[in-house]
Amino acid sequence: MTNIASASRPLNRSTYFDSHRTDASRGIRIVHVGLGAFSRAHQAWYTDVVDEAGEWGISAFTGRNATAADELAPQDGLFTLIERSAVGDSATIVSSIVEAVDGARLDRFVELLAATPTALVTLTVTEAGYRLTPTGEPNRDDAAVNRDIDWLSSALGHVLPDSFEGGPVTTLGRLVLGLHARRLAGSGPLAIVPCDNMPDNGPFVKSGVLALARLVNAETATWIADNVSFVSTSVDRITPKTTPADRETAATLTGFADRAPVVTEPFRDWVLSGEFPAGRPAWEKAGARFVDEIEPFERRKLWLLNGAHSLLAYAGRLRGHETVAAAIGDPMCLNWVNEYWDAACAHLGDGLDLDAYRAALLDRFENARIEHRLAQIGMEGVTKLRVRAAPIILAERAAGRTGEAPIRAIGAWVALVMAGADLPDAAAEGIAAALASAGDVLTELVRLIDPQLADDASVLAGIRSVATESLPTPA
Ligand SMILES: NC(=O)c1ccc[n+]([C@@H]2O[C@H](COP(=O)([O-])OP(=O)(O)OC[C@H]3O[C@@H](n4cnc5c(N)ncnc54)[C@H](O)[C@@H]3O)[C@@H](O)[C@H]2O)c1
Ligand SMILES: O=P(O)(O)OC[C@@H](O)[C@@H](O)[C@H](O)[C@H](O)CO
Repeated sequence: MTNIASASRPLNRSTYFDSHRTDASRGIRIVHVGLGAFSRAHQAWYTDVVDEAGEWGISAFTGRNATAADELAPQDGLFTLIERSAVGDSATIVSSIVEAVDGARLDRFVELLAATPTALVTLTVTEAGYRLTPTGEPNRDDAAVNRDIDWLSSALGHVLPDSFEGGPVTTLGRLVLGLHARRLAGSGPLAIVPCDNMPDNGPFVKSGVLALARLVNAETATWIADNVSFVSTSVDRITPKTTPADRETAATLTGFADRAPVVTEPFRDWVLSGEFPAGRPAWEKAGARFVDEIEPFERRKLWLLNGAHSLLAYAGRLRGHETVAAAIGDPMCLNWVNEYWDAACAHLGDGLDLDAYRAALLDRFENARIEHRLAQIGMEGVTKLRVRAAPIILAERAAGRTGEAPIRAIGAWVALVMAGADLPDAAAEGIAAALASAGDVLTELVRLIDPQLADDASVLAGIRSVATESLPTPA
């Protein structure tokens, strides 16, 4: 294997474009927040493929810390995308990100949101990163949300503040600040495009942004309601966390030393619904679909792919597995996944080609060359199970059935939580309070996911039976 330090050239615009093609020097028209692996394998790739005229450069901001910007800035935003199929790897260098910026750089963020050419803000900050309640309100139990509300309430006026010192740290707080600046600059409408795995993500984020804006500046809230389009999306491309070995693979495939390559599967899908008042790249040329009614696609993906992922993340982990491919290779887990899919499919409606979708999903899960770790998928269980498992259980109960298959996912999560497994979660305080409850701990844990489930004695009995019969593995 190539040693990247000694045998590869540095990766940046001058080394890459000298040897490959002319740099289109794209102007920035897209601001992205949440510079993680997925956004690079998905939105950055789609934009790169279709932007032949070099009109749609991306300024990508990190979400929580500067690491991704520190890695990508010396590479001028370039990175290697390794497509990993069951039989081999291929690599492309993606150049649509023209600057990678620390999310704390509010000056740059505000400047770009206020700039007329900026037409889109795309987001991949994780489901929990929106810091919203299940009904789409800013979570006032979250200290960072309250801090941002205080700062924005005092800072947003008829002119922009002189300094952003102590300014917002949350994604929606930063967005409201940027949109306020855009209103003051008179730069016109734009679209916000959340690309996280949440149902109805456009209206959900709209509700959170508007609620936050109303708390801090009524005129900006009205301007947002009139000028900002919130697009709903269903996004799909399995993209695990990058490993040190992936850097070696990138160097071997391209000859460039890339500090931050991304590995992804060949499959990709993007369904979008909503208006783009300031234009957009022709993503459909790379296969994106623009639809009027997104819900069926969204639910199919969230319930079948993400639901099965969460089931494997907890029940598979209890069986001692570490990756999706290992878990789906276990006949017991495979059977649980099929039962889960049967339950979900009963509520997904017609015309979605569910048999073919399930077969393709199995192939994707079985791709053992994609090392998708169950520990990564298992993070943020409260928010994820709320949208991936709870709706199927409720639909099954309404149809007069027990909901045993999706109940298994929550039961396995409860077993792991009660065994003290390492499961990072933004709801950690709520989980700790539930574990310390003088009442029934299991009921309180389930209540965090969905109060309706905690009020159903049959569901609780099902979850209890899974949780107590499971043999928790060590954390
Ligand atoms: N990885 C995938 O296969 C995949 C596929 C489809 C959709 N997604 C969506 O993309 C999201 C990100 O996935 P990823 O693989 O890029 O993860 P990642 O860990 O590589 O990146 C996550 C990004 O979100 C930011 N972030 C995390 N928590 C945050 C918070 N509380 N506030 C603000 N920013 C925060 C991080 O700083 C980082 O920029 C997922 O949560 C999911 O909703 C991922
Ligand atoms: O990315 P998360 O953390 O929301 O969920 C983990 C996986 O289920 C998810 O990343 C899938 O791999 C992805 O949604 C496939 O498109």
